[in-house]
Order: sequence, then C-alpha cells, then structure tokens
Amino acid sequence: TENGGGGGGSRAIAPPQTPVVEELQRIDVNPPKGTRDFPPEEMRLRNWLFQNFREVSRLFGFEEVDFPVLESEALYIRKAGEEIREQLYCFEDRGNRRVALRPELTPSLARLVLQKGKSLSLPVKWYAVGQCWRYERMTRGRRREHYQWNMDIIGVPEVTAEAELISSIVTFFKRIGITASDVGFKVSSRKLLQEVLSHYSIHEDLFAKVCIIIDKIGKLPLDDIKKELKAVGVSTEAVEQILQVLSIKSLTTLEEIIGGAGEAIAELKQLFSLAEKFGYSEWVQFDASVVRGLAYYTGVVFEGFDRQGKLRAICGGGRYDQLLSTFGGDDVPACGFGFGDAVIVELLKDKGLLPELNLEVKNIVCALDPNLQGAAATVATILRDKGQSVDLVLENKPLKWVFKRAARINAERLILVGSSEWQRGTVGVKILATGEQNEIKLDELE
Ligand SMILES: CC(=O)Nc1cnc2ccccc2c1
Repeated sequence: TENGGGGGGSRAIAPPQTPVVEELQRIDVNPPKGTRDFPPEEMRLRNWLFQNFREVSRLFGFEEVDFPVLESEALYIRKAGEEIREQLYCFEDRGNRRVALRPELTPSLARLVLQKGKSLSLPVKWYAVGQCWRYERMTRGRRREHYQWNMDIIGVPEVTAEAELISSIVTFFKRIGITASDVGFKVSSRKLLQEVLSHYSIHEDLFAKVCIIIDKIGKLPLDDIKKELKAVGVSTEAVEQILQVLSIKSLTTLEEIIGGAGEAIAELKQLFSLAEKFGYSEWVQFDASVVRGLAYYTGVVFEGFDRQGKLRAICGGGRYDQLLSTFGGDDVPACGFGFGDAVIVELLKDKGLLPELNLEVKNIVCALDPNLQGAAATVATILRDKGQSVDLVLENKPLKWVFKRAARINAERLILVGSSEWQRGTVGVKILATGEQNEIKLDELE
C-alpha cells in the first residue's frame, strides 16, 4: 500500500480474504428532491442570466460580495409568522449548533456590514448572486432551491436609494428584451399601513405580523385574512379601514383618505418624481396592496409583476431600516431587492425571448496518425496561447468521427496534423462552413 504496510516480525501472513463483492446498487442519478442539476445547456442559460445580473450591477457601481450558504439559524428567527421561517432548511450540526441553509441573502449581507462596522464608508452598494434554500413538503412539488440576485444600498435614508434600485432592475429587463408592456412594478410603502395602525393605536410590535398576514391577500380567502388579523388583535373597524386603504391604486385618492401630512405620501411622491427623471415612469405604479412577505421591511416596498398576471412576482424589495439594529448594530438605513432565477425564465419563455446559446469552439485539432498525437498537442497549445479555444482530439479517431464531432461542437475550423505537412512545418486548415482547405505554416497560424 502507498503508506507502506507494517512488514517484518514472525506474524503469519493472513490467508487472502475472498473479496466481498458488495451488491453494487446503482445510485439514484437524480438530484435531491426540489433541486436541479445544470447540464451544459441549462448552465449556458444560467450563465447568460447571471452575466446580465453582474453587468447591470457593474453599471450601477455595485461591488460583488458573497457569504456561506450555511448560516446560523439565529439570522432568520423572526416571530412574524413568515412563510420563509416555516420553511427554513435548518438543522443541528455535529457541534450542536443550530444552523440553516440560507433562505435569502439580506441577513447575510447585514451580518457582513456589521462585521465590517466602522471600517465601511457609507453608502455601501453591494450585490450578490447566491443559491437560497427552503424546506417545504414536496406535496407542493415546488423547488427547494433557487438562485437570487440581490442589490443593496446601506446608509442612504432617502428614497433616491429605492429609485436607484428600481432603475437597476429596469436596466436589467431592457438588456434582455423585456419592456414596460411586459412587466411593471407595484410600489407602495409600509409607512402607509403604519399610519393606519397607529391611527387605531395598534401597537408597533403587531406591525410586522399584520404585514405578513396582509401579504397573503390574493393567496388566501379574504375571510381567512380578516380572521388572522383579528386573531392578532386588530379590531373589526381597523380591519375594514386597512382593507379599504389597501385597495387604493392612486396617490391622489390616498391623499384624500389619509391626508398628505404623513411621511409615506411624501416619500412616494418623491419616488414617482425620481422615476420620471430616471426615465422609467411607464414601468411603475402606486399600488397600496403591495406589502411583501418579509417581516423586516419598514418603508417603501416594490415588486416586479408580469402584466398578463400569469406568473408570481418576478422580483421584490424595499427598505429595511431596522434590520441592522435588530442584529445589535447601530441604526443604519438600508434597502435592497431580491430577483429569483425561476420566474424570469418562465417569462422569457412566454415572450419567446430565451437566447440561443450554443457551445462555440473555434478549432478542432486532430492528428492524422497516432504518432502525430504529440504534434497535435503542440498545435493545440500554440492556438490556446493565442487565446483561441481548441477541442483537441485525444485518441486515434477516423476522420468521419472527427467531422461529426466538429459539427456537434460548432467548430469553425478543423486543423489537420499530417505527417508530410508536419515534415515541412505546416498543418491543414479546413474552414468548416465553406469547406475551403489550405496548408498553413505553423508560425503563420492565426
Ligand atoms: C419559483 C421558485 O422556484 N421559487 C423558489 C424556489 N426556491 C426557493 C428557496 C428559498 C426561498 C425561496 C425560493 C423560491
């Protein structure tokens, strides 16, 4: 054995064991329930999507960050009855620590901001593209993982931050061919709800719970919503008033009902005026029913929706000014969004906008007889050192096989290493699209 068995001594040599041939069960070749593999074609689409996420983040001057997919469960223990909490993919590790596969990226980002503390100069503009997890009963047959693009601005209290974030998503949509007639953004503010609740002197700490219940409007019968609201202590009158405010679709109507004195209206007016200046007015609309399903939002909230109403929300985000302080940090304003990799692909399919992405190899290099395999490797390296992609044929294959492979990998050129050419320092170059073939000196190959 490599590490040298113990030799010597008078010990008898053990009789050879009849090798125990385990019953070699074929493993399950499918990935775990609710998860996906990314074979080449799917991986090309995912890379295309992520390259667009990253290019937009670059255009907006954001820096990329990343965090472990495994986090302390404590990051996600919020008592507002969120679905994301019910479906937490959590467990106790061998060190008896309560850990979780992250269901979202924002808490990790907040943790890193706190970790960096005073060494960070604000505003911080960070983005991340990461896999997020949930554990839900497979009865619903939904996925247990997806990738999210997150963009966050830490340290800016004004709604210019939210306007900037929405602009970045509009920029992304435009890059991939989605227009304002395909999707829009419903925009509101949780401060509206806060004003209504405080008008009914409903205590602050009910606020998050009420938001989570209200986020289920459209997913649960209205009666269930009313029951849940009453169960947490909202009076019948307050429930009616809340539902009435939530049905408002115009800022002017809203002002008539709750007056223009509050912060919520002022911020929303400023946001819509900024939308004008950014040039994405036709993408955004006020809709008081948007509250989003995460407990930590405190102000403006928004979500991207498909105007045909066929799909779930494409993306969503908002202001979370208290999250860092709930983690024990200073009061630092923050806002951000999450953009999942699933609904957007369904939308692109519906709109016929999925890109045609094929493997592209410039050269396929093959030796015309086995003792030229080394020469072929030399040619491959010359081309690769020039930055050209090469599929080097690694075994002695008939030309018929090589042509078939060349077609499959979309090779532009076939480089043939033959003995008489090699003797005179040349190779055969066949342009596969036209069939044109020339003999080229090795040092003139480009
Ligand atoms: C449409 C879809 O796959 N949604 C999805 C899939 N996996 C998740 C995992 C964690 C949190 C949210 C998730 C959401």
